[in-house]
Amino acid sequence: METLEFQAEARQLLQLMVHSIYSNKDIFLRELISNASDALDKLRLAKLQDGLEADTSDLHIEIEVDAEARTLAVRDNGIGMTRDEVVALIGTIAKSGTAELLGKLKEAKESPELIGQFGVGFYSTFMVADRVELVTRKAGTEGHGTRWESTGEGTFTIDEAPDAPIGTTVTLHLRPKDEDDALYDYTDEWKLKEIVKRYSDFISFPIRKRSGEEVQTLNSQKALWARPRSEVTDEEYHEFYKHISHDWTDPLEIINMKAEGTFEYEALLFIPSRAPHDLFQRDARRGLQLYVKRVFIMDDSKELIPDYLRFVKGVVDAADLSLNISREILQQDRHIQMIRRRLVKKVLSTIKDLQTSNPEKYATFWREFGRAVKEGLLAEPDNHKPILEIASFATTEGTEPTTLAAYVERMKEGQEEIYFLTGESRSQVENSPHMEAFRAQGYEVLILTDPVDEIWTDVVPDFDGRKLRSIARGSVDLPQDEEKPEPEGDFGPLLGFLGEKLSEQVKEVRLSHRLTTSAACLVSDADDITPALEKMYRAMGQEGPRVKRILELNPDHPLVAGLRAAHERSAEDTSLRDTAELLYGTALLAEGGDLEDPAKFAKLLADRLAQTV
Ligand SMILES: Nc1ncnc2c1ncn2[C@@H]1O[C@H](COP(=O)(O)OP(=O)(O)OP(=O)(O)O)[C@@H](O)[C@H]1O
Repeated sequence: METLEFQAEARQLLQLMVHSIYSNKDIFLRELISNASDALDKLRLAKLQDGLEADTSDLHIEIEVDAEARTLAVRDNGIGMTRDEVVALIGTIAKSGTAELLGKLKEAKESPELIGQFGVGFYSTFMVADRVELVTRKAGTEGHGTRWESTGEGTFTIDEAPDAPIGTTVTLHLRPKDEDDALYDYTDEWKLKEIVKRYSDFISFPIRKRSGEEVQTLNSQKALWARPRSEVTDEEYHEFYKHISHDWTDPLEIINMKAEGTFEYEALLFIPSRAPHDLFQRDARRGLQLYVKRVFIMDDSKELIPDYLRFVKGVVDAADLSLNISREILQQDRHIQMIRRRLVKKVLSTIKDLQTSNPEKYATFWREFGRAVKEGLLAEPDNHKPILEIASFATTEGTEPTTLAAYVERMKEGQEEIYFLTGESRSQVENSPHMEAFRAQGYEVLILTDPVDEIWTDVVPDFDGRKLRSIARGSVDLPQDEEKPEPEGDFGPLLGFLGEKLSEQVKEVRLSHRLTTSAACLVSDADDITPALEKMYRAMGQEGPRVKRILELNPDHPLVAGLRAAHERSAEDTSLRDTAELLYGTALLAEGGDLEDPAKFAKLLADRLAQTV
């Protein structure tokens, strides 16, 4: 027998379980049954697809209790595990983001449901047991099986189990009943029936309970997606969702689909109510479960749902696919592509309906998943419209996000385009000099601060025929500008002078229509990429030529007016050149940009300040 240590993260998670912070302890059984059901699926598939020799004639899960010894065992005749698999799968947590999540869990004593985001699986047994044994033998292996045992306190033992049958048995040595602590008597028949009915009724294998000679099946095994919606309770849907998603929180929305005709399929999809912690991690699990005529074929079928809707969970049951279908074939299958298009359409239209039927749910949805959904604007040009219709954006009008349709409703008379400004934060965008004239004249501007906003705004030209217009690009002709008087004095020579002095930094210097209080700002040419996008490309290793921008001056500002006068008096004045540099640097800083040579700028500024004290 060997004694081994749990990996550090696993140890911490076990600690949380042993001192159980989660009040709903009943779910340990759901987790065990879920694992057993997965193991049965795996065995069936190994036989079907890889030709493993195994007896799959009576795949089932069995629960056995001994009230006197206070033990509860959950047994399956599924795939089982080798010794090394037991050590690797049960002794460690291989999920990304574990350490980070554990940190959050510790802080959030008040919100134990956070743990649900993580899915503690097997470890949840330590909420109700002070000792857990697992005996397993892998299908298709010769020789003995493996016995694993632990009290959940730092170490576990591993031993040989000579006569273990194929499959896995997990035996819990139950803690004493303590109903004040939501710790029930899990040897009680009614309690077990209630839990199985509530959480695991839809499991497609029989869950049997054995007491002495008597054996009864506790679950109906009915595929939820095949039952009419009116016959299924929300609670049943929710438990099914938790089974397939490993989330512990109820979903936000349930979507049923059924297609008949040449290609039949049924789908049951869920939109979670919270983004998983790994929504933006590339290696996170995604995709839907694929069934063929009620038979589970594979998890995580990415082919069924595009990446930008990766948070959608659920099942697709297609009638006409081969049971042997492989991932490679899936990728090219015409029917699968058709299903995928229909699912996308349905998910997008469901969210659109929420906007009017349940604005609160819609707001939750967008807050949690909006950032991911916007990636769809890059991936699916055909779906620009439906995606933009369900999007909302922060705006200069109030603190609540707005849809584009609502923005268009509010547009001022004469306004043709939808104005937006991208940046790193709301305050940076709101205080940007580009905003000045728009604010002064009461134009609403959308505030876009997600990194993906920089990219999609570059490729999506309009919404419903209204051009999407960055107020930091191109020239601005606000409808009311015509009334503005021409600036006094001739700025031509000054603009020419500055253009020459700053030719390294900018491609043009011109007068501005967008400034009211700042002296200067930088804008991009309508066809050029923005500095933020340039920076992003560079971060991804794509070097391109630096794109020069345009310096715009506010002729009404005393600094600019003074500069014009000084230039008129003496065009040779060397300090004018420094002022030009300062003007450019300040404009760059005001929009949150990075100075190329901060030390030089600081020196110029200090010298200039020294002259004023
Ligand atoms: N009854 C079982 N038969 C075979 N393998 C099992 C069994 N129970 C657990 N395992 C293996 O151990 C792994 C870890 O199980 P655990 O319950 O901790 O997490 P999980 O089911 O992978 O995910 P989650 O934590 O989200 O529930 C499983 O992925 C599976 O490979």
